[in-house]
Amino acid sequence: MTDQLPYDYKRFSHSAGEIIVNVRELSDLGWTPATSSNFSERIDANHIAITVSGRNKGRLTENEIMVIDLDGNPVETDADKKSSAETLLHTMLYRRFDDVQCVLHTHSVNQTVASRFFAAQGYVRLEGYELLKAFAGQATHETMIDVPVFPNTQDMTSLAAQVNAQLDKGPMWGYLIDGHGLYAWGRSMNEARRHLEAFETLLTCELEMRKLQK
Ligand SMILES: CSCCC(=O)C(=O)COP(=O)(O)O
Ligand SMILES: [Zn+2]
Repeated sequence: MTDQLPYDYKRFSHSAGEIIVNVRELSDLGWTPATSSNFSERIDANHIAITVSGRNKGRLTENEIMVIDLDGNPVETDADKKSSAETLLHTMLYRRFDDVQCVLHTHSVNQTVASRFFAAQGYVRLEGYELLKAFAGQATHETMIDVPVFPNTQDMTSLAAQVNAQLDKGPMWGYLIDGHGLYAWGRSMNEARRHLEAFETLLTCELEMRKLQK
């Protein structure tokens, strides 16, 4: 059966395993409350493995990860399975960048509070932190990264277009959505994890600094 699939089943199974292990760890940190958050990994040039919508992401099984093409269409038709409601935010990154391998989206408390606090400004400036070197391409703490904050919307086409327009202005490894959470990505699962954890820590630092300044 699996040799009739338009993708390599072993490659899918490997990606699904990586997603399950990593998401369980993120869930244990409290970053995927309720059925929030979604995750994907590229399995080849035209296919990605992505979490099924509405599932508890801390208890994922391989059956709750499905394959879609880069247009977001499911490869197998299983009426019970719908890919993430935010699929477009994943596929736009895979379509734009051949080397993006993994997209991680979480709803931690600090990501959500930071998205609210900095929404009016439209970005969070991360400057002078050693941890900035966790982001690919950054060789020194003597740099600055502005993390965009986009207004929340249920219109994923519009949000994906806004992210695309922001990427036209310069490189970035993640962004916030107001009152919602964080998207981060990378050229491997490990790199995406590193970016996600660096964003989480540095956003927390910015929030803590604001408390001390009061
Ligand atoms: C219950 S959280 C609302 C939807 C959301 O923001 C999310 O990350 C999860 O959506 P999905 O369709 O991927 O389960
Ligand atoms: Zn979400």
